[in-house]
Amino acid sequence: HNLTVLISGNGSNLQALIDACASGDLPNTRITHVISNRKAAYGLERAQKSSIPTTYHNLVPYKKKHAATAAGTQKARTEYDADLASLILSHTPAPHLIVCAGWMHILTPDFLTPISAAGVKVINLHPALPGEFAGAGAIERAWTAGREEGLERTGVMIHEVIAEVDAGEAVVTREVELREGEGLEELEGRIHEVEHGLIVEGTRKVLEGVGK
Ligand SMILES: N[C@@H]1O[C@H](COP(=O)(O)O)[C@@H](O)[C@H]1O
Repeated sequence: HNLTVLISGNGSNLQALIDACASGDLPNTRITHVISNRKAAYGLERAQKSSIPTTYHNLVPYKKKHAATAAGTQKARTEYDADLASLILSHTPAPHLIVCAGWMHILTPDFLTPISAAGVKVINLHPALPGEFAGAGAIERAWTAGREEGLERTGVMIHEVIAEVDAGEAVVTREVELREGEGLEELEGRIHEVEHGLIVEGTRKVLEGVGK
């Protein structure tokens, strides 16, 4: 199976996938393309160190192109997303699955429609449980709810990507308890540990269903 991985930052979850492909934890699977929307993403270096082709897909030229037009931002995102879909599908070998691993850009139907028409699934890693803390800053919001509202646990999920942010059907989930007096950085560390295992488990589960 071929994976395309979308990233925006450090890439520790991408690294977990790279290591799982190498160890056989993800059997018969290889990452054939890594795409970032941020040039400085360290994840791009991780991919290059593993000889994986990389692409930096920059939104700025799209924004500049449409800056003078009404709804320019919307037009820019529409074109950006449509081009992202075609650069993924025109890459050889084509992917069986797209994994969003710390990808911080909301994917619109301009991306999702051509991708699903090509029969390719898209999954995303999100550091919260289904229906909770959708969007950015999920770990910190759960930490604050633990301190202020007595929330006892948060979690991590791998879910299918639909147009509504962090709302697609969950593939795998894992609860993470909130500990009294724990600092935010400690909680982030524990959540990242869980993420690195769950992204491999979720990817494996979806790939087991691919081609059946
Ligand atoms: N969306 C969130 O961004 C972080 C990315 O980490 P990394 O994989 O780039 O290290 C992860 O915590 C992920 O859940």
